[in-house]
Amino acid sequence: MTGDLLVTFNAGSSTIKIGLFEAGAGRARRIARGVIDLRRAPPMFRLDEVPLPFETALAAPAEDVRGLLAETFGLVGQHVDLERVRAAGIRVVHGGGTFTGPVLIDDDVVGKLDELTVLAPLHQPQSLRIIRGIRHLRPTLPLCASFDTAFHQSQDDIVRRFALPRALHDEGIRRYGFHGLSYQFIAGELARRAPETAAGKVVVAHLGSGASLCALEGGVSRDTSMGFSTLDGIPMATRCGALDPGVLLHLMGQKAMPLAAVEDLLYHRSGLLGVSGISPDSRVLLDSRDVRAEEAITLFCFRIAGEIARLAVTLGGLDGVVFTAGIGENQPRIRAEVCARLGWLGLTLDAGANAANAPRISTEDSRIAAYVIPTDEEQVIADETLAVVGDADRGGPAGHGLLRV
Ligand SMILES: Nc1ncnc2c1ncn2[C@@H]1O[C@H](COP(=O)(O)OP(=O)(O)O)[C@@H](O)[C@H]1O
Ligand SMILES: CC(=O)OP(=O)(O)O
Ligand SMILES: [Mg+2]
Repeated sequence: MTGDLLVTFNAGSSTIKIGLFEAGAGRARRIARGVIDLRRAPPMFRLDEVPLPFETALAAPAEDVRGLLAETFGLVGQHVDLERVRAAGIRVVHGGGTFTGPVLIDDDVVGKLDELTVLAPLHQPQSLRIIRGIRHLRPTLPLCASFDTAFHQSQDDIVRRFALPRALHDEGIRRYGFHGLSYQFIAGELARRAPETAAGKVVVAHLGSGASLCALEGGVSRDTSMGFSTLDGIPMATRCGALDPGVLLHLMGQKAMPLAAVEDLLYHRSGLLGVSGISPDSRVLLDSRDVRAEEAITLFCFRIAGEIARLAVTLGGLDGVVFTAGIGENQPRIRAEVCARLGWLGLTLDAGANAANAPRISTEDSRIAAYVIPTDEEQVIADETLAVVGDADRGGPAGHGLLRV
């Protein structure tokens, strides 16, 4: 290796999270945490976990990703010698049936990622803008892609199948699942913190702006709530979650709604925002006395608990539940309401531990253990980038992810 630093990019629906890591032996070690917040105007950049954390406005508008990256590189470069950066890694939400693990990005990979944009219209274009921006700013820097979908390769065919004609399944219309980098991180953390539970049947609830659940057996994905797209499963900040397809037929047929308007409705105007009519942010809703805010939160919790019960059927039992991401890590009231609905399954919450966001939030005698574990998708990206670049250095294949179409 010529440099000893790695930089990671995690493009979510409203932020670009940036990680700086030292490339140690085997595992990358985080040395800084940055976030570009695109919800603010002008976009704001914040750098934390450095000796002098700071926040500053960026001049480039949210749409100008290349400009935002150039400014951010300049700001980070004042704190860290960016000549030390050996490689970059980026989260890509959809790998389709093409990418089953991390890969080094070249023109061919960019082309294949572009083709998958139709499957993740909210996320894939932003990842591609970042990829093109980095390749423009640092043309010789090795850049790796880590996929949200890859972790779910272990699921049975029956779990991934829709009850549609076989030809559609064969052309790729099937359940993929997302948030895999987060689930991979949680599986590793749970194995360290509670190895007995981790060896058993566990449901992880990744509750952020995008939200999904994953059924793990011995740390391996068996089922998940998101399917073909990032709309499926439980309601989210602005996405609807699972919906009777007859509603779509009605909207587009009887109400003659154009496709773009339906897409905007389902991705941007539904979920917590749609039901409450107030905000997509759970903090605002939990602080509100408006009955519509309460109804949105109740529906969110009801659907999460229902999905946990469904995933317990896939697993044939349930030993543990893990809450993670913005809401899962920080919202005791939502965890309490979900767990209360699972009481009959044998989950008893420790109210004090839950209020304190403690690592274990179930009582000693609860049959099902419940945990709060902060996720770190960037750590997984950094570790995968290190592995891919290390393989390439040794003259091996640049990533092991491009297996089949
Ligand atoms: N410190 C916090 N306290 C309470 N809620 C939080 C906190 N941080 C984030 N959240 C909630 O988490 C959600 C965003 O989660 P996050 O994982 O940051 O989303 P994403 O990465 O998908 O944009 C918001 O609804 C917000 O209400
Ligand atoms: C897959 C997905 O929904 O991602 P995010 O939560 O980052 O929006
Ligand atoms: Mg996220």
